[in-house]
Amino acid sequence: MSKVIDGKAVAAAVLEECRTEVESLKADGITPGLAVVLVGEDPASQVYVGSKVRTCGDLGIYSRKIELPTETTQEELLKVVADLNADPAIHGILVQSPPPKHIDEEAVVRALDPRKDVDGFHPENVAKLALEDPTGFVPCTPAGCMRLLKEAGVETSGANAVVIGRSMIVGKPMALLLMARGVDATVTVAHSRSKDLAGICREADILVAAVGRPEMVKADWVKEGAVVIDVGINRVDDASKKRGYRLTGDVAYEECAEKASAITPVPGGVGPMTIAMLMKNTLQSARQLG
Ligand SMILES: NC(=O)C1=CN([C@@H]2O[C@H](COP(=O)(O)OP(=O)(O)OC[C@H]3O[C@@H](n4cnc5c(N)ncnc54)[C@H](OP(=O)(O)O)[C@@H]3O)[C@@H](O)[C@H]2O)C=CC1
Ligand SMILES: Nc1nc(=O)c2c([nH]1)NC[C@@H]1CN(c3ccc(C(=O)N[C@@H](CCC(=O)O)C(=O)O)cc3)C=[N+]21
Repeated sequence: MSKVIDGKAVAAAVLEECRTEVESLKADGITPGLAVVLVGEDPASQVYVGSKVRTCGDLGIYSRKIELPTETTQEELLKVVADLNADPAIHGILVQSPPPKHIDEEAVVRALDPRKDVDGFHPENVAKLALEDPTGFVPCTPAGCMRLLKEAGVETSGANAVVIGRSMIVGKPMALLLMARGVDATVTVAHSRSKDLAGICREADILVAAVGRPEMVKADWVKEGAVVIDVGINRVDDASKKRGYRLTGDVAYEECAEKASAITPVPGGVGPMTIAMLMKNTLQSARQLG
């Protein structure tokens, strides 16, 4: 029997911590500010950007939504970033991923002031994560996964952790966080070239799926009593739904829940944590920049 790890509830608790910190910053004369830049019209991105801006409003964080047309040039986008870098009202800058194909995302990330890079994607923050330097920003999704493990009381020290996926946004930083001193898991990172993925996963005490393939992880990949964190957010066609699709994770939830000791649902698992950790990072930036 497994315990559902309620990401919505943990995210709400993180947001309450944020509310207190916003008040404390304001008492010190600092109003934290987040800029969210969206290039193009990807409908999923519009949903996420909307909920980030809404959450800022709820907490009293100043937010600026910058929506740019698909045909925006690299040069124009870099100018927007440079202006935000120089703007003292803005402590955090997020450029929603993925941008249109003609944009060089890596160049845009490098153009961010690393002190305002609340996604934690700039090379300076990647290095700080590897160095375990707490002045850097930890990418929001893996930071949210770590918080979920903590709240669920999961023992990480000496645990076998398997991360499926090696992206710079989720898989790789997740692996670094799990192997960090004080967390002390033994980490295996699997990806599309891994042999015997099912066998690798069966060794996991903690299994993190960040792939982007609906319900890829099956019950017979999960060790009895393992903790399963499902990062995947996949839209699958579903004519019975008003929107015409439903959200599903990378894990076949029902069957895996039978074997896991704890598991995150989709929606309501890692997704809400990503937004909550973004707020936390924005407040960290406001505190550091003053
Ligand atoms: N909940 C949240 O807040 C967030 C959710 N997501 C979701 O998480 C998922 C992963 O996102 P992201 O990391 O950005 O995705 P990427 O596409 O950047 O990375 C996917 C990773 O999965 C690996 N992979 C692909 N197919 C297989 C396979 N058949 N077997 C094993 N590994 C495979 C890839 O391997 P290789 O490197 O070899 O190509 C790659 O490392 C998506 O569903 C995304 O929507 C993402 C960000 C935030
Ligand atoms: N620069 C950048 N930073 C990001 O952090 C970033 C990004 N680009 N690009 C896309 C991914 C994805 N992502 C999610 C955020 C919230 C939910 C979320 O709130 N999900 C809800 C459901 C939302 C819905 O109904 O669609 C849930 O899982 O319960 C999901 C996914 C952030 N990302």
